[in-house]
Amino acid sequence: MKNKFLKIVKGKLVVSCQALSNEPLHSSFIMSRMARAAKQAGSVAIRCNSVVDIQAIQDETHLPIIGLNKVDYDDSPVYITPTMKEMRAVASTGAEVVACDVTGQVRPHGEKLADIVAQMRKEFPDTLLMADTATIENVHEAMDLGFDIIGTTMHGYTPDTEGMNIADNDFSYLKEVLKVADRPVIAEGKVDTPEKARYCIDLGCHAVVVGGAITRPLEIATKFIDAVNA
Ligand SMILES: CC(=O)N[C@H](C=O)[C@@H](O)[C@H](O)[C@H](O)COP(=O)(O)O
Repeated sequence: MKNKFLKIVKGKLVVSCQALSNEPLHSSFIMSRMARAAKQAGSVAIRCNSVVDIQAIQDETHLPIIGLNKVDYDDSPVYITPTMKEMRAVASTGAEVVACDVTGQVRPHGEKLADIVAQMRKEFPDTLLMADTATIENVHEAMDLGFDIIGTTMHGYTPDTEGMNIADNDFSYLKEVLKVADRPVIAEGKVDTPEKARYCIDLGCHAVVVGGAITRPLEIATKFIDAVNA
């Protein structure tokens, strides 16, 4: 079966529905309801974390999935689908896309990204791979490794990029990514208004992912509280 994900999401918004164990909404049931709301609003795909959440969201929405599995290891700062074990688990759900960290940082047990990509191509030839990158160097590495989709997910979340925001200087970083990338770019990370989401598409992104601004009520409420209390 041909993977139609890229066709379905072209020019569209993808809602990320994620809540880790330390977040108030941590629950596959709640994430599936978040995804139901996103679908009702018109989201054409869902990005989500962990096998159980993916399965709950697939059952609820039947939408295409960008799946990932966040796991912390002692010997590496990489946590988004860091090893072959998590890659395989996510792909086994039937998620159309598997996303993983491509930030040039050392992976758990010294696993090599090139080996992981090669193994994934062998075991799951129809599954698309999305690179969660932080820098232009990472974008080049992702392309060299043959990733299908470039995401800006980790920009602002690595030691090199700490404090940076995709919207800085009229989205200058995203514009640079679009200039160097020879394959679909998905804008993701701190896209927190409808206007910014639209702008990402206007700049030429294949799609845009919005998470916290839609699905993390603690984050949303804190912004209101801070504004009122200021
Ligand atoms: C850095 C990291 O771990 N990002 C994660 C990646 O899946 C999620 O926690 C984010 O919510 C997602 O990228 C969407 O971004 P935002 O919630 O800012 O719209």
